[in-house]
Amino acid sequence: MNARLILSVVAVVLALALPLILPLFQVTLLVNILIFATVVVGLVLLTGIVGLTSFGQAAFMGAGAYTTAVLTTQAGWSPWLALPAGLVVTGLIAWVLGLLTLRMQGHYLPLATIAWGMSLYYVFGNTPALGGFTGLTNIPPLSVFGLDLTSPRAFAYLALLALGLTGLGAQFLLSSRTGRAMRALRGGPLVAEAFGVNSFRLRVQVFVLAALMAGLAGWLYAHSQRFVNPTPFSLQAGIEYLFMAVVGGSGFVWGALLGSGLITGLREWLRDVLPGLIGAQGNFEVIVFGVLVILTLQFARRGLWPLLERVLPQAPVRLLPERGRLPAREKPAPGTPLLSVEHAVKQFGGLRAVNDVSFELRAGEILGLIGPNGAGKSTMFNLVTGVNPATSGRVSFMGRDITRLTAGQIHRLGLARTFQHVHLLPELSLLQNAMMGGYARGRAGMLASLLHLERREEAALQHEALRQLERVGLGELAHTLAGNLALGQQRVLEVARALVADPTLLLLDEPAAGLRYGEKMDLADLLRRLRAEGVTILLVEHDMDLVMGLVDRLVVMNYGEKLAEGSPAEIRAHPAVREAYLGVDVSGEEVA
Ligand SMILES: Nc1ncnc2c1ncn2[C@@H]1O[C@H](COP(=O)(O)OP(=O)(O)OP(=O)(O)O)[C@@H](O)[C@H]1O
Repeated sequence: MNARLILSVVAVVLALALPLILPLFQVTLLVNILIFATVVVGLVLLTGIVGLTSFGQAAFMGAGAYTTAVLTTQAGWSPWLALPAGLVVTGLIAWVLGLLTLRMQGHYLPLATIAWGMSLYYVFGNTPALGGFTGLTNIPPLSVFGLDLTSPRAFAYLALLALGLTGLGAQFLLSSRTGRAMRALRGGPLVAEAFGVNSFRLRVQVFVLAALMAGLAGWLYAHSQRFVNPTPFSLQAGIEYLFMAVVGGSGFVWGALLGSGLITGLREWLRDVLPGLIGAQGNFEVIVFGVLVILTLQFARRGLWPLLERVLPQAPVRLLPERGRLPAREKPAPGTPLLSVEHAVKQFGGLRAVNDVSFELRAGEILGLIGPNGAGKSTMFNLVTGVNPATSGRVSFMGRDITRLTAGQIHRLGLARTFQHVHLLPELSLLQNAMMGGYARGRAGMLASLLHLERREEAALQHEALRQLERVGLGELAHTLAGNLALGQQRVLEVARALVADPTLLLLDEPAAGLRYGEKMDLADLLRRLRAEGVTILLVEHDMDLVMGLVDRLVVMNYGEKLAEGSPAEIRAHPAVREAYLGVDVSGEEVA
């Protein structure tokens, strides 16, 4: 048994003992902490992991609470039947709101969550059937095997179970293929989609999941209080849940419990002491919360849980036993035409960034796409990878027209890429980063991940990622955090991540940018080795040192047009190319 596991067992035993040993008043507080933490676990997934800030989680909690309140008091339903009904209602509201708002970027989405958070609050308060602002009373207690959970001590066990299952499910999810995709979404959809993730669908799924967790908390809240009114589901409550997430550590599942415990406990204590200190009645605790959040953001930006993690023993890293490999792609024979660009044009307003460019790439070769700054290389890269579709012309891959396909669809056909500006998940290990590359080779969805039923596939992904890390020379560092790597190694890690996708074609976007001479030479060696192993590579590069000694053929672009095409020797001798490089001889010497 490792120390972390022992500690977890001790924590669980302590949690189970607390409802019995604490005074009754504190048990009631504990129940609230557990219920609020269940809402915050959803916020951790939504805001901390995926990066979607929501002020509206309290409103979803209200949807769950009011559904059970209405069904149990007015329709005579059993609370246990009202729970799935409440989850369906909450899930449907979230799904519709998600479809309407989750395409928004930047600050528009948080604004939208404020808008519907307020709307739902007023729906609760202004609907006579929901009791208006007075609310609904006489909600029946929950009963288990004929035993009424009227005492907070008994209820605490149910709240513990709900939070335990929610937290465990969230942890399982985060250690899965879907969880890695969620983390990749944080920086925007570019990386996730490049590896085949449908980013909008995943955002909607996480949004609904977080709402369901709030709906479950609402059901518990309604039956613990035995009455509901709109106040606990207001925008202010939604903001307090965000405070809890931020203070506890919005990127950490158990930070939800820490944040909920601190804010809820502090609120009770401050409500007792502040009026006495200040000599007046009022919600002074909210001012203290504001200061607390500002201090947290200033001194512990990732919240308090990571500070705790530093002193806690870490779980040992262990690989799952491999029970079968991921399906592999059949590769075309060397020399087969793989990628063909025909008369591609990309127009940005009045500017033709790519103007009637055609070239072909065959299996087994390294083709370099070079050109001075602003020549249109990145734009061409985006046309091929589906990030930006061509205005006219045609791009085909393995005989299929991919001109109008999305980045994810093109990736699934066998094209994997790296990024000009490294896009890794620094807080994850090299192994987990590399596993992201295999997203499209897996199938397990969100439900299987929540229930931990995808371990066989996860094991296959782990071992494939390890093989690719070893292939590029990073095997020894597999369990190091990616954020600790030097830039050269980070670029190599991106190559490994792309290789985990088992690509037919590897596209590298300026892989030598920012590297030292030695790192560039190592990278060139690696790419030569990969070519010898049959990997086809399209290299968009600026750096002549790297390109000339490495590629089989070159396409040179200038001002959006194709200037020349040929072997490195032919390109070196090409007068127009020499001129385009502004007096710098492409052999590396200064032109007299
Ligand atoms: N989204 C865009 N909107 C408008 N103009 C753009 C856009 N993207 C690129 N351009 C313009 O298209 C031209 C080609 O740019 P591109 O980034 O493709 O060149 P590049 O060869 O990759 O240059 P570099 O080596 O500096 O990255 C430039 O003039 C650039 O300003």
